Amino acid sequence: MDYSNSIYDSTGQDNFVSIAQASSMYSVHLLNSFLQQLLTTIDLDSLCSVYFRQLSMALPLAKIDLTSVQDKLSFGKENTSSPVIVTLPFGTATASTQDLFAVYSFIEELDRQERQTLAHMHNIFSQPLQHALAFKNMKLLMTKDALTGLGNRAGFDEACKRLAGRCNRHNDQFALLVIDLDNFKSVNDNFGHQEGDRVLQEVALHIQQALRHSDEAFRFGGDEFCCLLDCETSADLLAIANRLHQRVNQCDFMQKMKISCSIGGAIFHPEEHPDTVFKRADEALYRVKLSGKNAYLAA
Ligand SMILES: Nc1nc2c(ncn2[C@@H]2O[C@H](COP(=O)(O)OP(=O)(O)OP(=O)(O)O)[C@@H](O)[C@H]2O)c(=O)[nH]1
Repeated sequence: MDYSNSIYDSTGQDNFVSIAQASSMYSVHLLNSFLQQLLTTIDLDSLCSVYFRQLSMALPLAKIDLTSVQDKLSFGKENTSSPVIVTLPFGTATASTQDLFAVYSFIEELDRQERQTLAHMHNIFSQPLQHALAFKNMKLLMTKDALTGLGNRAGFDEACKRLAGRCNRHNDQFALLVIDLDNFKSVNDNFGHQEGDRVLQEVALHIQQALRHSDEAFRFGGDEFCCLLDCETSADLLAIANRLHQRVNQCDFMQKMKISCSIGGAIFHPEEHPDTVFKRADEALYRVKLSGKNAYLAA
């Protein structure tokens, strides 16, 4: 059976067609190589969504005998006239893959052979998909700060590059704040390293809570944090910086430990290199430190 005829491209995107072609080869080995190639060229997030979209488009590929597989499948009828949506657990039933589903839409029931075909397709797809997920998790760990759960320096670099690219394409702007605790060393010295860690975690939490959903916070290392903000004017940036400054400084633990924070900010200039906008914000922070700490300055 040539599955490439059964799968069609509803998105009009080339990668969708490629997967359809790969699945038509119907070989684990080929699909694996295909996925490896895919991993090096596209973002993993879009890989998963391509998968789901592609599988959900596999309408004529197989149908399911809903009554006989009801125990294993979760499905729901939106209404009698619309297709039945079936979700099939993907991969082996390990904790990490339990919540993975391929989604199919069917109007009629499947016969036995068609069900087998569908199960077979799942076997083919499950292993590469698990590899892709393992890779995705690993990538996530590499960009996450273990102490605070915020993105780390690598995560920041990646996000900043992505944002700069998007802003250049759409002629938009974004802003960046670099936040550094003042005299943090004294916390470690006076209260111990563990308490120092707790302060960093609390500060991360307060920064995150002070930001909007579209903004992102990172821990750069040590007692330095950084925020990528959806913000275009220096007046808005000043307002956000003041809000953050107040929020962090007014925490009980900050007052108890007699520490504060300094903030430097910069607005991204179109066509500017992502490293340069960070450098400008960091220089502004440096000027705050030189002029007595505990304040905000823009580049
Ligand atoms: N508890 C804890 N301390 C850390 C961690 N990473 C770095 N530090 C400490 O953070 C301190 C940073 O010191 P400095 O860069 O001099 O910062 P500071 O004391 O805030 O000085 P100013 O920035 O000039 O006000 C050092 O004592 C580091 O040992 C961490 O993960 N946990």
